[in-house]
Amino acid sequence: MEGKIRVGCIADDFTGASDAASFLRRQGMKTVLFNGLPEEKLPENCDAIVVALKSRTAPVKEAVNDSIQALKWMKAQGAVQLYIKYCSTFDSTKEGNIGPILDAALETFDIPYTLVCPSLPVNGRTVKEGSLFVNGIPLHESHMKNHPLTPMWASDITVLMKEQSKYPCMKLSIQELREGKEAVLAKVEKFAAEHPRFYIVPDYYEDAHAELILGIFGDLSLMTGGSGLLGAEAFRKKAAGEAKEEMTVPAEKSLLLAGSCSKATLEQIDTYQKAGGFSVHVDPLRLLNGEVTVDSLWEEGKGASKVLYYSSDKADNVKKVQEAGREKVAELLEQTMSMLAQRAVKDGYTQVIVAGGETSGAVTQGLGYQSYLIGESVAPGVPVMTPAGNRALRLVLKSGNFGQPDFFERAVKMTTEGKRGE
Ligand SMILES: Nc1ncnc2c1ncn2[C@@H]1O[C@H](COP(=O)(O)OP(=O)(O)OP(=O)(O)O)[C@@H](O)[C@H]1O
Ligand SMILES: O=C(O)[C@@H](O)C(=O)CO
Repeated sequence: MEGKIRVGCIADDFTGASDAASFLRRQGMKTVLFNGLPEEKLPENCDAIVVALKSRTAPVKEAVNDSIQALKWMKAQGAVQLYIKYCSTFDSTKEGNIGPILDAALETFDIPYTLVCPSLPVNGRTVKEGSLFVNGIPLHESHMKNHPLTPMWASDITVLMKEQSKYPCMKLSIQELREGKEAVLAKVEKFAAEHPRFYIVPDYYEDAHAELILGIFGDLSLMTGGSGLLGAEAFRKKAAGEAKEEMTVPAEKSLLLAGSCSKATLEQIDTYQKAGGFSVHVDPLRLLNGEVTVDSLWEEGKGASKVLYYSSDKADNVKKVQEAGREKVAELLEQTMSMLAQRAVKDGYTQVIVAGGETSGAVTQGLGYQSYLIGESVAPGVPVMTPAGNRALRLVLKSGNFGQPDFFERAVKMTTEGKRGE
């Protein structure tokens, strides 16, 4: 395969990017993650690049512009294959941003079709008969129906896409995929005769299904989805070497931040607290009325060698708090977490571990590092990362619903003692 960079991937938020990067790294590719469109030069011998955008909840036009600009930049760097990574729970609204970004990519690169494949079976996200399930529950009946920013209204991907995209979807069942490349491509051609641009939604509910999909569509110049395809065995053939960076540092102080209100994060906080971990509650109402501030929160946790700050709460409480203005509350909490992280790094903390995509985005923006080298994973899709600008720091950024119940403990251990988490 020609070209130096095997895969150029954009992701719609930071943890989505680190998720994709962790799987590329596990395929043996030296992977660098950029926070936003890079201004730096590409490091030597890098096999995969991932650009983290903030396009999941940005205004549609901005999200589309940022995505297309980043994809064009990757192509200009010689990326052989482009990948648009969105959330495995298809986080979007009826306006976008998944549909408009994919439509614009097809148009910009003049591509007739690509895959829409959010599956990530290792984390319980599966697609069957074109519908997305979270641990066996249809997406719109899962916790995602209560998501603070992108509450999901349907599970059928064609229905989800119909609202936000100009182009139709064609479903492919496992039986159809099993008919083999020739038969499948004949069906695709038939569909193409009536639709100049469209999407293919393949079923993918067991790990082995990735091989079927990649066997037929693995060389498309553009693919889109969660990170399930990136982690598949059939993707490994693209790897150029064996990346083996060690990502441990002598134990110093660890800062843990949780802004995610997902079921998994709530359980992880509970497990951490039950094991005696020290934590400080970041109460949005008290922050709003000025009873607590970043300064007072910092003072509360400062002395501890390991402290968890969390605002995470159950859906009913989140709804009540959001009466003060959803965006306003989200912004205030995200900025608070970001400022706590900045203080910690200044104060010599060597581990920063964050739960929640938007929260992680705010934290990384606040820390201001432009690129990260990707190391081993604490859990599937959650790698240890080292900023190019601060080799002593280890960051672990977790998408809301990822990770085992004892995730926080594992992340601290792995970044300080070098234990593998998976
Ligand atoms: N108690 C709370 N009340 C209202 N909003 C909250 C509360 N705690 C956190 N939030 C906000 O909810 C949002 C959670 O989004 P975030 O992306 O961080 O987590 P997530 O959606 O679970 O993760 P992911 O996007 O990776 O699935 C953030 O904007 C956060 O500030
Ligand atoms: O795909 C996922 O589930 C995650 O990488 C993510 O994007 C959640 O923010």
